[in-house]
Amino acid sequence: MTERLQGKTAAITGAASGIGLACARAMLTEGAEVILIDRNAGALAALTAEMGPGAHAVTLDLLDGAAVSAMLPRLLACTGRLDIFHANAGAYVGGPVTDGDPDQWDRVLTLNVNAAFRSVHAVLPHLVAQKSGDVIFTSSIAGVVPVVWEPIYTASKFAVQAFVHSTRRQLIPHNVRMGAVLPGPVITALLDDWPKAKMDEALASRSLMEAREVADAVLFMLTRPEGVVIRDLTILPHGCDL
Ligand SMILES: NC(=O)c1ccc[n+]([C@@H]2O[C@H](COP(=O)([O-])OP(=O)(O)OC[C@H]3O[C@@H](n4cnc5c(N)ncnc54)[C@H](O)[C@@H]3O)[C@@H](O)[C@H]2O)c1
Ligand SMILES: OC[C@@H](O)[C@@H](O)[C@@H](O)CO
Repeated sequence: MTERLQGKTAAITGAASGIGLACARAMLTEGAEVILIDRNAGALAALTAEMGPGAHAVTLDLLDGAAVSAMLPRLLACTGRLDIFHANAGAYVGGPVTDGDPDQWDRVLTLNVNAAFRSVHAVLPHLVAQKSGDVIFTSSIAGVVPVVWEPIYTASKFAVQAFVHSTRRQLIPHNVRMGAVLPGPVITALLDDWPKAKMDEALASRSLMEAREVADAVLFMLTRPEGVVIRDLTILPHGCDL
């Protein structure tokens, strides 16, 4: 075991499934203590029991703005420190705008954009005060390519990219790094919301990848020398034609 994150504590939102869970496992393997944040209390309890004493659960609904704004003491209560914050949780909506449900759009936009920004706002005072830390966003290839079959999801991830590029620069004097990982399609529960025809096409063209590949990319970002930041890391299945 290389344990490149030994001594650090990482908190990850949406960590009970998919990319967040793969990142939690990867960071734990690298020696970090990991705080899994999710609204799925049952999954968190089972996962932290399986993962051992280095894994901590914080049950939180990211759509509850007051709870997100008040979460920093809950995170610090786990290990007494916070070095890495990964704003990962997100949801998906696709399809023609003409057929869309604006109430569903609101839920996706609120989680992918407002809640992600609020969660970072909640932890930044700690990272700024200690003059070190890493903030990672799980963005998407849809954050840099306007994907025709998912305008609302694309808009949410373009907003994430705008936030990362601008806030990263504000954080330079505070020695806090910020970057985004931008995956193409990953086999997770999120793709349950894809139409069957799209999934069949993706399987046929081998344009799907595993969450552990994204976790490897995130580890690469977190283990760069102190003077280097990976602002954007796009990772695609080789067959992905985007
Ligand atoms: N799967 C993909 O193809 C793909 C590709 C690029 C980017 N992403 C991004 O990766 C991130 C993670 O997605 P995933 O594919 O792992 O999805 P997932 O559905 O497997 O996991 C999402 C997790 O977020 C949690 N969650 C959802 N709403 C929540 C809330 N209100 N409060 C707390 N927790 C909540 C869920 O319980 C779940 O554990 C998202 O930001 C998504 O946009 C996914
Ligand atoms: O559909 C292309 C991407 O948007 C996708 O890989 C992912 O971000 C969620 O579907």
